[in-house]
Amino acid sequence: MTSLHAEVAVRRGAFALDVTIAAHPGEIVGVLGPNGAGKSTLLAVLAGHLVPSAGVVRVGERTLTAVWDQRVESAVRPEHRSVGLLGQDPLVFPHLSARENVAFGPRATGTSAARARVVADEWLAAVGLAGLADRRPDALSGGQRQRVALARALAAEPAVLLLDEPFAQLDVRTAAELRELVREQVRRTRTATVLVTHDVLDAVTLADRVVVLHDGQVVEQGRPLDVLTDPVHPFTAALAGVNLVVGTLVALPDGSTALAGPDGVVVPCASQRPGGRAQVTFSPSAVTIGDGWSATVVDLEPGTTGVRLRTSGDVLVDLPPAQVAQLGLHVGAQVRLSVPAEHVRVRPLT
Ligand SMILES: Nc1ncnc2c1ncn2[C@@H]1O[C@H](COP(=O)(O)OP(=O)(O)OP(=O)(O)O)[C@@H](O)[C@H]1O
Repeated sequence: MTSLHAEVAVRRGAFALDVTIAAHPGEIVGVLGPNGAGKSTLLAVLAGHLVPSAGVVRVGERTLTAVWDQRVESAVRPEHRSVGLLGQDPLVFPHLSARENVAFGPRATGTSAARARVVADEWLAAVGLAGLADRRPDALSGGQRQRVALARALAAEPAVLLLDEPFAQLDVRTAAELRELVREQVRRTRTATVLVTHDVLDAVTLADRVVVLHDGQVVEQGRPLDVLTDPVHPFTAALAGVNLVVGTLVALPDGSTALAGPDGVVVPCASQRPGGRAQVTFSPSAVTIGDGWSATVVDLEPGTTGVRLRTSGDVLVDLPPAQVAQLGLHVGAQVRLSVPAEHVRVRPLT
């Protein structure tokens, strides 16, 4: 039962990563971010595949990586770090049975063949593959192979588990089952876990905490619920399916304050004074159609509750299909939009 603590700086040409991350025993920390944010670079440092420009990686009392003033003081090799990895493609040996694959870790640390077999069978039962121990990977489904890979990673009793989009190749149902299994096993074994993902479902169903990376920097972090209901960064807002508009606080003729955003977007900011800049967030389902600012429909797509419109100013609007039909909405249509003040979260920008 050990914690992970890492402070990592990497310089790769123009790209700079500066991240501090920690995971407690049994905790799953989700790392989210757009392409190129630095997620894989961070994982590579934690796994020991990349020596950072500066920083430290500690697991419990052990220092796995330490680089200061361009001196590498410690760089434990990947196979000696006690760090397990589960990626998109199951890491399994094709020529070994499921049992032999899972027994590999215990065998490598000196466990007898007989004992490693028992441990492997226990793990295969824990991941729901009790009857399939003798099968080779090519006689298993993708989801089953990923279960073998999970059992294999955990049978080695790693201090830290790194998950790199482990459900990305699986169908929706299998992914949901695997998420549940990962959560259960991480909790049971109290393994500190870092989960890199693009998928908001992973964040909300698995992560205890999320860290959002952008351009190599942590732009926000916290409990998934908090981060996704009140996102600070446009990437997180898009992930959460929430509108985020940045603009200037202005006085309206009726004396109230509103945020004036790009493309004529006007959003009420009741509690604010005019002057200065702010950002507002609001749900696409909170936007009403009929009066307010003038916008153009840019595209329409099926939404989770009806039809989702993207409008000029990058504002998303969710409407029931009947309303879309009634109003005859189409790409290029002009609409008037408004958001009731009570649905708007305002964050002044300094
Ligand atoms: N071997 C390398 N040499 C130089 N630069 C690299 C190397 N690998 C990645 N980079 C750069 O480092 C930055 C971060 O890349 P990284 O792969 O860590 O991002 P990511 O968040 O994992 O992206 P994705 O979601 O697309 O996998 C990018 O600008 C990338 O071009």
